[in-house]
Amino acid sequence: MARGRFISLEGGEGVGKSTQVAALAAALEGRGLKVLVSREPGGSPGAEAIRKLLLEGEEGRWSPRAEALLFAAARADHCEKTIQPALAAGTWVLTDRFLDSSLAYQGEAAALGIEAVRDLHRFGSLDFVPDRTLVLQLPEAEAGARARSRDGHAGDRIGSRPPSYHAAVDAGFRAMAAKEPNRVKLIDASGNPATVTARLLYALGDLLP
Ligand SMILES: Nc1ncnc2c1ncn2[C@@H]1O[C@H](COP(=O)(O)OP(=O)(O)OP(=O)(O)O)[C@@H](O)[C@H]1O
Ligand SMILES: Cc1cn([C@H]2C[C@H](O)[C@@H](COP(=O)(O)O)O2)c(=O)[nH]c1=O
Repeated sequence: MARGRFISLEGGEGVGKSTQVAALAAALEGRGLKVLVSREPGGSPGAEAIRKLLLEGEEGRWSPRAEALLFAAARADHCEKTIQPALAAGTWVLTDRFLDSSLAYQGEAAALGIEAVRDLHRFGSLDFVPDRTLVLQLPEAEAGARARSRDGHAGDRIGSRPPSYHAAVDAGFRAMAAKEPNRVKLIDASGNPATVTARLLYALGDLLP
């Protein structure tokens, strides 16, 4: 049996990742593939427990280093318990966020450094990376309007950080795409959902059976 493919969707707050993970899963299933949808932080019982620790409570609840370690611990559990068994069974795994979120949010925006965060990933998850990472890109004003239409003004502990933090996150994602152009593709997330899904499928063209 052929191993499944591992695809991550990434991007800033409200760009449409959750919407597109669901749409892409439906499109891939329509092509006869078995697909598992997951998310980070989360995706396994242990990692979902860590998600609550990370996203709830006061902004100063965790230092930047403690926060990066918690994301890395959640990811290690997600990889071992959920992603790797599914891939081995021939299932494609689509995850709403993965390593590149830590590189952009903790490595770049929280200034811990890309290499420090990558070191945590080497230790926690043996440097396991997606076959393809699709980064949804949308002007900040449009993404903010989409997020507000969904949440009002109630963002989570990290989503509520200032615009300068989220601008640095965006720069971090762009840096990842420049550094690893075969794995990380920037995708225009403007337009209606079906148009965006078509762009994602195009960017997966070489991986599809
Ligand atoms: N292409 C689109 N055009 C217009 N609205 C959209 C589009 N895609 C998603 N939305 C809407 O924008 C809002 C945010 O979308 P979604 O939850 O998928 O984003 P997200 O990137 O997963 O957000 P977050 O990172 O904050 O969890 C939702 O209300 C969704 O219905
Ligand atoms: C995986 C991951 C996530 N984050 C941040 C990004 C968001 O603000 C939240 C997750 O919320 P979502 O609505 O599920 O997108 O967590 C992060 O800072 N670092 C990470 O590695």
